[in-house]
Amino acid sequence: MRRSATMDGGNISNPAPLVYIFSALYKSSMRFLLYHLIAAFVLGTHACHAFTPLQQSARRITTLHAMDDDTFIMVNGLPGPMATAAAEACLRKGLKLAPVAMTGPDVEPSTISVFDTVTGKKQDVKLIPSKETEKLQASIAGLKTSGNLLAIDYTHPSAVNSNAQFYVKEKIPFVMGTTGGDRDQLMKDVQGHFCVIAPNMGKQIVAMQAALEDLATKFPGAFDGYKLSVTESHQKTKADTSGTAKAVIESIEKLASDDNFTIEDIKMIRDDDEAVAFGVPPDAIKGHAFHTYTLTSADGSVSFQLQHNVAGRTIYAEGTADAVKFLSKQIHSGEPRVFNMIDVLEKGAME
Ligand SMILES: NC(=O)C1=CN([C@@H]2O[C@H](COP(=O)(O)OP(=O)(O)OC[C@H]3O[C@@H](n4cnc5c(N)ncnc54)[C@H](OP(=O)(O)O)[C@@H]3O)[C@@H](O)[C@H]2O)C=CC1
Ligand SMILES: O=C(O)C1=N[C@H](C(=O)O)C[C@H](O)C1
Repeated sequence: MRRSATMDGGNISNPAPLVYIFSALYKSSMRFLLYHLIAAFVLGTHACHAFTPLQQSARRITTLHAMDDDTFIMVNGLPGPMATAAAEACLRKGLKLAPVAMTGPDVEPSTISVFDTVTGKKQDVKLIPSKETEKLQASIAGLKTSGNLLAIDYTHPSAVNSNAQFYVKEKIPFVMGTTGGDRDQLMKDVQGHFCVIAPNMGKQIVAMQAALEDLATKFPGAFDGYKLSVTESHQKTKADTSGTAKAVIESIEKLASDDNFTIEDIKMIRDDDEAVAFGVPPDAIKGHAFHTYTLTSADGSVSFQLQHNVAGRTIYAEGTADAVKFLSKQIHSGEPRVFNMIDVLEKGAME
């Protein structure tokens, strides 16, 4: 199915609610249940209005260090929903889009308009199928010589490795948000190249991932013996298992080595009715990422749950534009290297 640049993109009227809850359930011999909330940070609710934070973000850019006038961002994966949301966020945050982008291998070449409703900014982008390598090279040659060209990749798991190889070959710094592919090969291929690679660009989710890593470093094996179960729900067009879930599980496994758990044990929901039963708001069916991780003690008397539930795509799009700005600064001042989003967050580069 072909999509227009505005369909299913960043302007879903829902906000990006994120609930980050740790809870502990203790069962006493008197059959009384005592729910002990260890920590609950309610970071967003379904009652918020999407445009308020977006308008704030657009206003904030006026006070931020602007990027070079001759820096262009090539957003690959247009007119897909995540690439569209990221391109709109770039416009909102004062970045300039390259007038060309790589699209699906079988898409007819065409030109689309990216439009940010908050700032009213618009950019036409010519889409070139990824298999037309020479045409792509010719179309970016001018941009590379007249200034800086950076890429954002929100394409398809099957394109992760070949696209990364293309960026390295063409010496294009890039932010890779696309999940899946051969991740070990990806990391080998991009060593010594300026890039940010992460399965999740949402600031608060990245902070949660950093906190889990810290917890695992401070208290390794604190949950040993506990059994892990994971359920994630996404829009039914999603091609792969959640990359975020895979990354979060890596951290959880440092806290609770459940040898029996494999990535295949992640329960994936890709069915609309099941998603609603899992708590997804009906108006977020076409763009959501709900995750629940449960750790249960061997005798079943204690359980912990961690959730991060996102409706829409704005949270990732905003983080992606922040990552591009971060990378652009690194190019001017740092050594080429591979960053993740925790690096970006730790450097204070996420608004
Ligand atoms: N890091 C993060 O924070 C986030 C990551 N993601 C990830 O981003 C990726 C994209 O998500 P989403 O937009 O929902 O996916 P979709 O599959 O809905 O859209 C992907 C788009 O990329 C196009 N495409 C396919 N292959 C290529 C290629 N080789 N080169 C350029 N474009 C290509 C597709 O074209 P066609 O339709 O013709 O195949 C389509 O337009 C997924 O891997 C997802 O997991 C998503 C949200 C947040
Ligand atoms: O495909 C999506 O939508 C998302 N993909 C990323 C992932 O696989 O982790 C991030 C988020 O879950 C949304």
